Amino acid sequence: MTCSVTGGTGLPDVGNCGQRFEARQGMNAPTNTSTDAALIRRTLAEIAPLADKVTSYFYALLFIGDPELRTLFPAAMDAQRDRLLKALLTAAEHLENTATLTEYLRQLGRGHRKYGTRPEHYPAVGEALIGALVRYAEKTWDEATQAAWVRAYTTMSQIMIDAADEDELRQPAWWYAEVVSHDLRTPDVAVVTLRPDQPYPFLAGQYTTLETPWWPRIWRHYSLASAPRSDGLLSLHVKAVPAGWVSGALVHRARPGDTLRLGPPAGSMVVDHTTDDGLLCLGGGTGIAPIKALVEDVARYGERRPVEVFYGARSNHDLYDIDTLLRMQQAHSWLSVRPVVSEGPGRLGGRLPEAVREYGPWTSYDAYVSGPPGMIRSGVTTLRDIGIPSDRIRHDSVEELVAAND
Ligand SMILES: NC(=O)C1=CN([C@@H]2O[C@H](COP(=O)(O)OP(=O)(O)OC[C@H]3O[C@@H](n4cnc5c(N)ncnc54)[C@H](O)[C@@H]3O)[C@@H](O)[C@H]2O)C=CC1
Repeated sequence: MTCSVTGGTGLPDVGNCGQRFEARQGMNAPTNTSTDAALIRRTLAEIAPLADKVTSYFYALLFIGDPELRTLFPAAMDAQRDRLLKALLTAAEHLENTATLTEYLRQLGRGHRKYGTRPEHYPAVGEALIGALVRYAEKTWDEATQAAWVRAYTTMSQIMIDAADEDELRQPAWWYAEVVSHDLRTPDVAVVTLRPDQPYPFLAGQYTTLETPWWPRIWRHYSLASAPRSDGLLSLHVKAVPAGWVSGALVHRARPGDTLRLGPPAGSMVVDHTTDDGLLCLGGGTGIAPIKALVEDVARYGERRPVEVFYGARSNHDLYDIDTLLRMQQAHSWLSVRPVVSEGPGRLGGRLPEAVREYGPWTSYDAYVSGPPGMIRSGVTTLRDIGIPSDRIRHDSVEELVAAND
């Protein structure tokens, strides 16, 4: 397939390919999802080795096509510039997994409200997406492939638009939150307590998205470190990582009185209160934050389910929240807390997942894993190995964590 090329920019004008996106078009067009999915996978396979080029070209098309959209993105795009395209490609890859895809897109749509995304922006994104694919999937691109992508994008964007519309009736696009306390626990870990300007509805174990005044439009994920509290305060555990703009500012610059912005809560690492199975929790480093929230949640429900927490850190010194957890253990007979230190002497040595193997059996437990991406990956592998089925292992998306890790 050939597309006309606009004179000035040298970029293909996908509008002349006969496929312009209208926000609400195409929903009722006849589709064959598995044929579309096969065509889409073929495109993805072709562009995979060219990801960087596709990304740069996609954003060039987007911002040239609609310069107003540039203001919705951070001034410096390096850190997160490929997140939008990546999310769209991930979604397209899972076209056949309807329930998971719909939930993913609904969350994406809700989450985009805080960026100021409006329904009329979606066609421009769709055109840039197709424009980038036309150029870099040239070997496999044909009319059927283009029609499949247009159908997929139209359906996906409509799910996002509908979810954002529904969310608008329920809650604000963002919350302002004032820093009310800032407690530096180690030279690079701070516990930050926030007071949102309106009630912030979330479940223990979920995370928030946060923007600081120092890095406008750069949003990062942080797990909430407590179950919902009667005074409405929220707390976060933040580790300043090397070259981490947002985490560095939160640990070294934020002070009581500063105002941050929060996006809506998200994440499915929450307690299933319909069972009384035990909880096996692995929290590595600041990954202990949501685990603490889960323990508080179980305590609040007055349940007597066994909760076994393995709290991993590099050294004893890095176990910055161990006192809180040991106090909780003293207060609750159903709770057991085991610190695992990977460097130097500790009660349990080695890496977190291996330490869990020494105990058990865990086959009747639901598992919760939170921490660095490498720990989550090896934790999930170990837990499956020792007989916990995948659908009973909960953790946040490793891709999101990798993207958020600064
Ligand atoms: N919901 C979540 O999953 C949350 C994740 N985090 C993430 O947790 C991380 C915390 O970082 P740090 O405190 O520097 O952790 P860290 O690097 O000090 O590691 C903490 C623990 O994880 C273990 N570990 C690290 N890499 C491992 C691997 N590849 N395999 C097995 N075990 C491994 C260590 O042995 C240690 O016990 C950050 O990446 C942050 O984004 C933080 C809060 C919530």
